[in-house]
Amino acid sequence: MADIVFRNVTKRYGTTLAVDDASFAVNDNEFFCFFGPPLSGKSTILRLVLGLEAPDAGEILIGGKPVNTVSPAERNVAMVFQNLALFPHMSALDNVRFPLVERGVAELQIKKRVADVAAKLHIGHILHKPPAQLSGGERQRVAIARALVRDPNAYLMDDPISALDARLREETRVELKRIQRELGKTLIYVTHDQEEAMSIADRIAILESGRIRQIGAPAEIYDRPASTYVARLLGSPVMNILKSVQGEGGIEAAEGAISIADRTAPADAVEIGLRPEDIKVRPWSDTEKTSPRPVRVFEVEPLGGYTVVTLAAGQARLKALLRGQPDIRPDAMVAISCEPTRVHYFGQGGGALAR
Ligand SMILES: Nc1ncnc2c1ncn2[C@@H]1O[C@H](COP(=O)(O)OP(=O)(O)OP(=O)(O)O)[C@@H](O)[C@H]1O
Repeated sequence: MADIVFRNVTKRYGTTLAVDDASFAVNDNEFFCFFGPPLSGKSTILRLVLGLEAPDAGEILIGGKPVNTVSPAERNVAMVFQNLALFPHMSALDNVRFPLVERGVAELQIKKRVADVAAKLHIGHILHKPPAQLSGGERQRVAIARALVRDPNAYLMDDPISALDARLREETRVELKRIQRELGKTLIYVTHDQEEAMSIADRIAILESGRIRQIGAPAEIYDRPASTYVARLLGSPVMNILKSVQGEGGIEAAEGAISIADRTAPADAVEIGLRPEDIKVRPWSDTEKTSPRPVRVFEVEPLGGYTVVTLAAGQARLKALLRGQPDIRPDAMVAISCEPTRVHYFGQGGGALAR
């Protein structure tokens, strides 16, 4: 059992609150991701789990046991640092064996463990090669194998693939997800990349300045962000957050370009959130009598399968994500709308409001 629990953990560096009263429970075998902007406390949380730092307040438990005073070695948690670099002068096999040789593990056990990990990562046939003769993807798998060859209680990964190019990153994250499932181990993962966090994790914790703002499954956080802060972090293009007022036909925003007839809308909403994929765009015709007002197409970005349309409603800018390559030109006038059930409401201070 390697569930990892923080109870009201605080860590300060001088006057900086790196981790501020954090409480969470990572389940055994879970792929748990910390996501947040730079300096939000992600790496400090990993160092606290590893035992490289001690909390100023609160309690850390691994497998049900308090570990505040337990040494890093006794915690038996493996850390995979950024970039997963291999030793160039060693074969892939020697690279993978290295952590066990270094720890003086018996040869028979090393052979068994390496064979086991090599089978899971599908690298048995390339182990005799030096890193220079491996493709980028193969090198990644060997590096991951070297990190996984120990048999710790849990793995921690700090932005392990951020230095790779976009294609290799996509491939590797699929590998990592599959490997974690097959190994059946707890994995705590830190990333700067919202798409990576969404695609890889069972659950995500969202951090802001050392505080945990929301914990949940990716889809749950995406569909029900607890605040405008969280809403803006996940999704690309980001959610449109617009000042809203109570109008005759319902909630209005973007200078009257959006009108939401939603009887369940909370009366204290001051902002609404619209995901770009939830905005519908249709050509405006002068004969239309009904509100809302038209908006001008500011820019069109065709991305192949999707098109991002930026809309200008007075000073407000909105982004709509449309399927395919619709016939929409810059400077055209269009009408926009959104299903009431897809609208997010936020109150003063940015907290999400229930309908
Ligand atoms: N050893 C240290 N001494 C002083 N301040 C530190 C130390 N380590 C971290 N901090 C501060 O604690 C806060 C959290 O830093 P941390 O590295 O945990 O954030 P992070 O989210 O991992 O950032 P990044 O994404 O840039 O790696 C920051 O304000 C940072 O400056």
